[in-house]
Formats: sequence, C-alpha cells, structure tokens
Amino acid sequence: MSEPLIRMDNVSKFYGRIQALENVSFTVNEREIVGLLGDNGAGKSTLIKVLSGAVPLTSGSIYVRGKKVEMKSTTDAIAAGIETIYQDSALVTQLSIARNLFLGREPIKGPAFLNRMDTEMMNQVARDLLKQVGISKNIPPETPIGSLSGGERQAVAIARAMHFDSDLIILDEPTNNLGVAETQGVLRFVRGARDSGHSCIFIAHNIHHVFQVVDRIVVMRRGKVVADDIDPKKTSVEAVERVITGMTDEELAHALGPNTH
Ligand SMILES: Nc1ncnc2c1ncn2[C@@H]1O[C@H](COP(=O)(O)OP(=O)(O)OP(=O)(O)O)[C@@H](O)[C@H]1O
Repeated sequence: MSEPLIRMDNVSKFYGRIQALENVSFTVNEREIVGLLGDNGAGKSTLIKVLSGAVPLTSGSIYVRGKKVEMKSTTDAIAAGIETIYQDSALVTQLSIARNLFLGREPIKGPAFLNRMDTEMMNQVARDLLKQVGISKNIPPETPIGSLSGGERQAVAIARAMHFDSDLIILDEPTNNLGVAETQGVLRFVRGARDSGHSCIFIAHNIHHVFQVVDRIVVMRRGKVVADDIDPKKTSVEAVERVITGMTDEELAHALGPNTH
C-alpha cells in the first residue's frame, strides 16, 4: 500500500506533568477528509498543534508521504504542505480579501528593491479563487474581510490554503457560530477542497456536521485514539457519541464491530 499523506507514529505530548497525548498514531490519506472527534480535553487541539508545528511533541515521529519531518515551527509545517485554519481564520479584518489571500506571501511587481505589491495580480487570483470555492455572490476582491460573513471568511481561508496548494488543510471548528446556510457553505467548500486533490482534518463539536462531510472518523479520549476507522456511512451518530463519551473496549467493539471494516 502507498504511504499515507500524513503519518503520526506513537506521538506523546506532555505539558509539564500533564500528558495531553499518549502514544497517538494517526494517519491521513491523500484526498481524504478525516473527522477528529472527542470530548473537551480529549487532546484534539494538541494533536493539531503538534502537527502544525505550534507546539513541539515530547516523543514520537511525524512522516509526510513517508519522509520523516521535524515540525519545529508553523513555518516547517507550511513548508511540508500543512495549512491550519483556526476558528477565527487568522484573517486581518481591515485588509481586503485579496490581501488576506496573500498575507505574508505577497507577489512583488517590478524591481525587487522597490518592494511594490502586485495588487492587480492579487485581485485577479482572488476573483478566480472566490469563484472556485463557490462564493456565489459577486464580491469584489477589494472588499475588506470585516464586511464578510463568518462562512465567507472561512471560505477565504480555505481558498488561501488551496491556492498555495497545501496538501493538508486542518480546519479547527470551522462551523462554530455559523448559521445553517453558512454551515452548508463551509461543508461544501471542504468537499470542494477534497475534489481538487487536497486532504483535510475536520474538527467540530457538532457531530452532525462531521457526518455530512468526512470520509473517516477518528475518536480521541483522554489523550488516546480509541477508534480510528469509523465509516460515517455505516455507523450511527449515536454509536459514535457513545465512543466519544466512553465505553469499555468490549462495549466499543460491540458498538462498532458490525458497522466498521
Ligand atoms: N498549554 C497547556 N498547558 C497545560 N495543559 C494543557 C495545555 N493545553 C492543553 N492542556 C491539557 O491537555 C489536555 C488536552 O487538551 P486539548 O486542548 O488538546 O483537548 P481538546 O480535545 O482540543 O479539547 P477542546 O475540545 O475542549 O478544545 C487537557 O487535559 C488540557 O487541559
């Protein structure tokens, strides 16, 4: 079998004496959307932070397409093709959509020493990307992010990850505080990201949102992965809820046994 896009092998993380991750093994395949579920404090954010270079792991290894990588900073993660979109989307509300898309990676026009941003090029790319992620209204790329809805902001963040061709897009609670229509929009963008060849890790407390969009569900509890191959098409929301809230190994096997492969 070919190497997965991402493989975390036996990863542990201590914050001082608190163990947030215990021998976690976790994979994401090419063109796969993985839902990461778990109760408060289960270790989801820590896993994502380790993978995106925001915090160092204590032990274990991370491989990207079979090659071992050191995630010492978020720059290392971005260089490895991993882009994380946090709840607040890390967008600058006063700046335009186009500027936000290129934040920190602005194209330069003319001689480098003049350091003049290529606004025209940024606007053109922004226009194409907005169309691609399916923002239906005709929003000009000069529009400040501050005047967009929560769902549209998420779409801009996803568009940015797609444009810079991140192999893995990590979405941490992207549907939080969004209305019904906006949530559907974000779920559509996520599917679009997969269709154009990207993989995603999708974290959401709303299990129904996860069910609508992911290919596979991984559940964490108290720093450990307790189930890593749940097929949302073959498993009920209730069964997954039981896994999240905790059952004995026997109960777990019984709940998931006939439904998973
Ligand atoms: N910076 C930190 N310092 C000390 N302990 C931490 C730190 N960050 C997280 N923890 C602890 O690590 C464990 C895992 O937390 P984490 O935030 O990864 O869980 P989570 O699954 O993302 O929870 P939530 O859904 O509430 O965000 C918890 O016991 C938490 O208290």
